[in-house]
Amino acid sequence: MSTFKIKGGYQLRGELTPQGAKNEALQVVCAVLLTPEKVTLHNLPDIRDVNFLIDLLEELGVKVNRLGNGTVEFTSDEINLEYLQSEQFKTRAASLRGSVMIMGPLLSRFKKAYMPKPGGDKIGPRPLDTHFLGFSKLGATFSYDAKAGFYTLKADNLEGKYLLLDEPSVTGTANILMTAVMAKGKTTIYNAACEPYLQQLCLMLISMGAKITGVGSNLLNIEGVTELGGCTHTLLPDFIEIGSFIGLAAMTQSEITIKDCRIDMLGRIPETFRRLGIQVEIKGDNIFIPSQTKYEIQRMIDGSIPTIYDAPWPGFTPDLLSIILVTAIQASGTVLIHQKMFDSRLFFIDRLKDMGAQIILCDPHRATVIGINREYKLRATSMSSPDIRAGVALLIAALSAEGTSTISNIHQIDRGYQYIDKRLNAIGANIVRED
Ligand SMILES: CC(=O)N[C@H]1[C@@H](OP(=O)(O)OP(=O)(O)OC[C@H]2O[C@@H](n3ccc(=O)[nH]c3=O)[C@H](O)[C@@H]2O)O[C@H](CO)[C@@H](O)[C@@H]1O
Ligand SMILES: C=C(OP(=O)(O)O)C(=O)O
Repeated sequence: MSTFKIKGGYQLRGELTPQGAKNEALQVVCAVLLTPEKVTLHNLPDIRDVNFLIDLLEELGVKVNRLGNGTVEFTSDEINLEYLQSEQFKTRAASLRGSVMIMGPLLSRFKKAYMPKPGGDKIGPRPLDTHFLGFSKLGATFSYDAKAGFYTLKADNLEGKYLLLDEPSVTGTANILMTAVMAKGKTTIYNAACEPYLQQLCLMLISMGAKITGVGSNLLNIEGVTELGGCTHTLLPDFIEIGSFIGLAAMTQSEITIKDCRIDMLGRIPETFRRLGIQVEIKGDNIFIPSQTKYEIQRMIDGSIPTIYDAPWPGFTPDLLSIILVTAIQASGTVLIHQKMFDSRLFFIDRLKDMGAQIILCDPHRATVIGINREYKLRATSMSSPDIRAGVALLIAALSAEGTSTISNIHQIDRGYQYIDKRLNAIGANIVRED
């Protein structure tokens, strides 16, 4: 199992360019199944989850042409649906969350789909009910073999309907949208998720010939078409990585310029880091974080302790709460972090407490961070990465700590961050990967 050995305490200085967005990549790679024509994707991140998904598509019969530098061509003109019954498929699909989004395109184009229970971060229950309720409303029938943990979907006729989703699930909305684009007639999806990932998926589908209005809102209207064609699509920079770099810069007193951020798509992210007192300077499309000795958590207008919590977009993304939490450790002041969506995403804070952080876990969803205001540095320790974002939060803690820390299970970090050790070492970090 690979580990990172991190010698902490260095200030970093330089430029970082964010990778293409992981969660958008998982959506748009699945969308290539909607057409037999060629689809070219630019700015795909070279990360474990995305590469696993591309391998899965290749095994399914998709012709994949990796042109380098994040550009990949896909042609889905000879799909082997029998692969979906194989053990190889079950193992592959069960290794990541994003694989669930092949169901919508398969149903749409081939009228059937199969899926084992997907993998992804173990951060609490991750129900798929929104997906299946949506498929059913559009005319599909499904069965679930609880013993094998395997879903089977069939649909002779898919017909547009009015859908009010039980929750604005990100992957659920993507799946239902990709089913509806070729269903007969009009579909309305209300309470749709509207993260930039979905906005981008909508734009890609429109460029393939889909008829969608309401992009960017929680009310999508889709007029079904009979077929979709090829397209070229460029992914957004990964805003979770951008947020991670802001937190990293603040914790390590580093001066970092984050290049080409698509500021217009960052929602509340810059403002939420500013709430911790961090200077986040927007310079054109770059973000400049100056080296800051101190940063002070902004209280509420009445002087009370602020709460930072997650919510569906345009609320603050749950995927950055672990980063906000670790960044608050060296702030002055107190903040309550409330992770509303996931049941077990905060337990990694025990490791931060071992390092000297002042944090009280109030319950599985809430933690109070009492900033130590650089009175002392965190102590190095050995830890294991439980999920992608906690893994990077631990990496940030280790980079700010005195001494050499070890993080094992770093394939969790590799699922979502491209060559993170090399990129940070290039601006002054000291991270050694041991395989
Ligand atoms: C591959 C991918 O794209 N993964 C992302 C996607 O996962 P994913 O699409 O799996 O997450 P969902 O949006 O379905 O929901 C995540 C969790 O939040 C709960 N929930 C959701 C909406 C809501 O209003 N209230 C609520 O409590 C759900 O019950 C579920 O437990 O979206 C999550 C939420 O942004 C992100 O953390 C994941 O990184
Ligand atoms: C939770 C995440 O990923 P996944 O849904 O792929 O497990 C994430 O990207 O933070």
